[in-house]
Amino acid sequence: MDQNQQKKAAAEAAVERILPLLKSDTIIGFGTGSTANFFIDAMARHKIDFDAAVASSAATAERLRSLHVPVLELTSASRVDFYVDGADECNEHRQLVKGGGGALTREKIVAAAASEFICIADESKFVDVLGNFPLPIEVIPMARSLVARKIVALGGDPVYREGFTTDNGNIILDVHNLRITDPTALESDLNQITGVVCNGLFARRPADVLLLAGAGGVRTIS
Ligand SMILES: O=C[C@H](O)[C@H](O)[C@H](O)COP(=O)(O)O
Repeated sequence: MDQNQQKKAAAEAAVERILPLLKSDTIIGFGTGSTANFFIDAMARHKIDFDAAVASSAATAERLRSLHVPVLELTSASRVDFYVDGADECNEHRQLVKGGGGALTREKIVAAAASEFICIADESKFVDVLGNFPLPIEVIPMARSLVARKIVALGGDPVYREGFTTDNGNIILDVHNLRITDPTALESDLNQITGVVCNGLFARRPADVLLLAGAGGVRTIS
């Protein structure tokens, strides 16, 4: 299986996992990125019936609407039963690095609201220690230099994501060369920097279930 086939297999495994649990009033949160798109397409292909979707980005909302899936604003959703999303990196503790597509803040909000967060990934995303993938940090534009200096002091190497604006109107700094030995502590430390909106570490609220697709099939880590 190549990487795309693995992403598709993980997405299909998520469909199989939630299918028996779906009710007519189920609300599903949909993530952002190529793996999440395979999940959206699989849900549409199987014509699976549920109440409504909550989207973690404008791009995902548009894809869902194009497939005639009703999309709710999170403010109008009484709850989110399942949230299914990909990751840029994951470890055996189901802690993640996310935000390669710049959607980290809304993804973290929907994940926080969800009763069950299912992460779907191909095996190239699985690491012993998080941090090979540059850690995305969403920053209020006027705080860009201030935040960059604070990150350098923490040992990171921030790179401004040229020409990119988040759905919230902010910028992204991608932080290289961080060896993340304590993801929970670093997630909190980064949140303390004035001007940081959100960072791409999902450690304080890890995924509940990781569906990891590899050559031999899909492994469930929960
Ligand atoms: O902002 C983007 C998200 O965090 C994605 O879930 C992440 O970048 C993984 O994307 P992909 O499934 O395309 O590898």
